[in-house]
Amino acid sequence: MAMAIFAMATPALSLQPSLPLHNVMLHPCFSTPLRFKAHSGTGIFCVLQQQQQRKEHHDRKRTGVDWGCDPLSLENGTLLKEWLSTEGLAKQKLELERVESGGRGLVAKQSLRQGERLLFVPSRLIITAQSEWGCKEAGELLKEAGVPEWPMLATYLISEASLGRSSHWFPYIATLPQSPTSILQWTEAEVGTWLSASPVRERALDCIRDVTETYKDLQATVFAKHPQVFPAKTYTLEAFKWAFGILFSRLVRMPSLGQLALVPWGDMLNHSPQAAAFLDSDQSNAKAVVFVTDKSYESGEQVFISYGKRSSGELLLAYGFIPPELNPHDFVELELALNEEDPLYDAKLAALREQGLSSPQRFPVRKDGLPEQLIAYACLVVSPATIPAHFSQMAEAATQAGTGLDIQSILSRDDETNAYELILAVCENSVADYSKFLESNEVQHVDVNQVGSIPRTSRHQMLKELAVALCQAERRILYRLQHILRTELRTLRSKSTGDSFIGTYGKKRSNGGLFGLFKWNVDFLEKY
Ligand SMILES: C[S@@+](CC[C@H](N)C(=O)[O-])C[C@H]1O[C@@H](n2cnc3c(N)ncnc32)[C@H](O)[C@@H]1O
Repeated sequence: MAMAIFAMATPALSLQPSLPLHNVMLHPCFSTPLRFKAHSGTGIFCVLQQQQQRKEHHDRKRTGVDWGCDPLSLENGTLLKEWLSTEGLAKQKLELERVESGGRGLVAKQSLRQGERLLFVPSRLIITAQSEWGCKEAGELLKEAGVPEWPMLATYLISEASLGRSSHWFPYIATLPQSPTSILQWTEAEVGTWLSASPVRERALDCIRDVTETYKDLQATVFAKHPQVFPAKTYTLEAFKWAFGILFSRLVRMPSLGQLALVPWGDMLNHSPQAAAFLDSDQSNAKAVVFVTDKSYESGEQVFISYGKRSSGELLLAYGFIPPELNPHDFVELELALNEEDPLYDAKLAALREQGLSSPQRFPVRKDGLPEQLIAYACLVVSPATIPAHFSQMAEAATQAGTGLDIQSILSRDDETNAYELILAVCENSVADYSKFLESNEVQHVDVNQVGSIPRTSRHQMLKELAVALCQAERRILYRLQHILRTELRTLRSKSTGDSFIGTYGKKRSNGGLFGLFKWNVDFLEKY
């Protein structure tokens, strides 16, 4: 689903870190920019199909898109399975049911052992950017325009959905939610209000704007030029957001094919942060999509896969939910910046830029420690060094782990202390922002225990629950970090010799320096 599933199939959307950080496992989001410049093309019409489509949709709801179903509908799922069976889907050991987490999900019809291969959705029943278009002219125009994979697939979905029953994919499209959950369901104002304390806010706004801009580009360069093929009433921004919402929450990149795909039936599997199973093309046969159970299941239990090692923020953006249980893949971004009053500001900024970094710069932090890169960046910020080569070394260490930089040979213990204090101050400010939000009247009594359930009492309530669950998850990491930093600072200060930079240059310190610090076992902090 944007399943990360499948590399589980690698999920399609994620918070893109601005840096390649070794200890943060992130997945490619839009690996190619969403916006693109298309070339003009010629038009052939699909008039008959459009007339039929207009007739079929005439009586449908006029708000939102005309296709898809209620997110809890099981009837369409049953029809989908019947259709897939007639098209060659093997007998299933899984059944579509209403489930507590995720609305609908696949449940074991019998006990399943660990290591069992399931699904076997024939490859010809999956949708990829190479799939045949019901309206061939539309496909040709997009290919001619050089439209990238994501907007190509989004347009494909709209095109097929708008054909109604005459589309080959009708039974599948009928099972897709009419309002797919993802950040695209939120308005920019809602993001601004509810995610104000979290760095995810910027990602969310970027994501909404990217999709909107992509639509505008496509509209100007292709749709508007061929209105008979892409009728304005059908190819609306709303339809485009629906299609992107479907892609965000269901598209998977299958590791062995390296291909993005929608997998009917397979995309009814929900995510668990504890799961390690993922969709992939059958290696032995390569003609079906399968997954291998990573644990045994009793009959009647919901079967989960993993959409990837995704943080709560990433899950919220792509899939529109946050798991209620502790998510081992959570991280939060901390932002550091050079001090503009620093007389060495220009030299430090130049060193950062040489490494493709900037000021400010964000770094993801997980519950088990600080990335070396963040520490190196903090060292650069506080460094009084006068040797420009040291700036370059620190900036390089801020881009990647394991550069072998001996910070202790560059910074005194006092500078090291300053670097910790800087990180602690940033961390404390961030915690204060989260706490202010979480203690505000609007959300202080929100109960997030039901955050994974569908449907919710109201949309307003849903946004509040998601925002609270996200902020709690992110603040939890910062609490740990504060604890670690305060403890270490106490140790550093108690040992402080007041050594000057010159006095300590080149000496090794007994505590192993900054890079040794975060190898601690921090499980005792689980109480947070
Ligand atoms: C690939 S679909 C899975 C099938 C989906 N439940 C359905 O009924 O169509 C992904 C969507 O399922 C929901 N989902 C998946 N895992 C979930 C979970 N653990 N908790 C809550 N919702 C989940 C989210 O709405 C997500 O966008």
